[in-house]
Amino acid sequence: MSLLEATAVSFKRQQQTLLQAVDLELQAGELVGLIGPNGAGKSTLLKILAGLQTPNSGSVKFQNQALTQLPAKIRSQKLAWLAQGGTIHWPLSVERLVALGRLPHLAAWQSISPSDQAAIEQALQQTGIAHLRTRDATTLSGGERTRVLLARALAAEPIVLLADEPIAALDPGYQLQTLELLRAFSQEKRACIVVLHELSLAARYCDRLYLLDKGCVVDTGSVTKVLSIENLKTVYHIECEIGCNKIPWIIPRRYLYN
Ligand SMILES: Nc1ncnc2c1ncn2[C@@H]1O[C@H](COP(=O)(O)OP(=O)(O)OP(=O)(O)O)[C@@H](O)[C@H]1O
Repeated sequence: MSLLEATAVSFKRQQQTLLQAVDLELQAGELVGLIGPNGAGKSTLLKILAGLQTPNSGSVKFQNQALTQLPAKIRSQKLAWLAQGGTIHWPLSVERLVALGRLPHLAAWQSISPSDQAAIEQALQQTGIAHLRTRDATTLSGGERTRVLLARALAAEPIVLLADEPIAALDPGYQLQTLELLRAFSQEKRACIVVLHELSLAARYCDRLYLLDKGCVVDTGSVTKVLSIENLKTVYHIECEIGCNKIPWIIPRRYLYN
């Protein structure tokens, strides 16, 4: 079942074309990776898919319904967006911050129900931050903050998770744990699009990839198709070694413009 579908999405800002005729589809049960060099347009695309920015042309549909037709409350129940390098401005406890993920499900002044509390607790446990629940969220380390913000997104129990570089600030252990978590999330009726720069991990965890460069999808399909030596040379200007020893690996050997 198609959960999210972008068709011919283009986006301009101050005469600069940031996205050009992007087509993307996300099926239920998929963990799809969005990769590409800095400035390719990945975050811009994710915000458009989340309904936070409106494309100049093209359309985005969630479960076959135009995203623009979906009431904001329903949209925020169904789609969770995890910002790149998210910041925390308010001195809330970690638990209260994660609880904000339930807001789309609550009516005005409605307090948290046992099922809301269960979702919050599950998110705290899944992301390994339960021990931080009473901490002031503004005092967290970069990696802890990342996991707290992921927990807030998961607490919303969305159908689609749009995660922008969720492992960039994490140590190798939490990188694996987080990608396992995203894979477990992307089962049955749910799905996730994840922006990654860690190509070996993208190859290992993603079902399919979209490779974006200069606002265009330059390749899409299986990880072995997209993560080719030629593609990596063209978009990242690197010479790579690619292999697989039970798990796939990609070693960037040389930056070709030096
Ligand atoms: N508010 C803005 N005003 C002007 N230009 C912007 C704005 N937001 C993004 N851009 C530009 O749009 C292009 C795409 O940005 P975007 O953040 O989508 O890239 P990205 O692929 O996510 O990059 P990265 O891997 O570095 O996070 C970049 O050239 C960026 O400088």
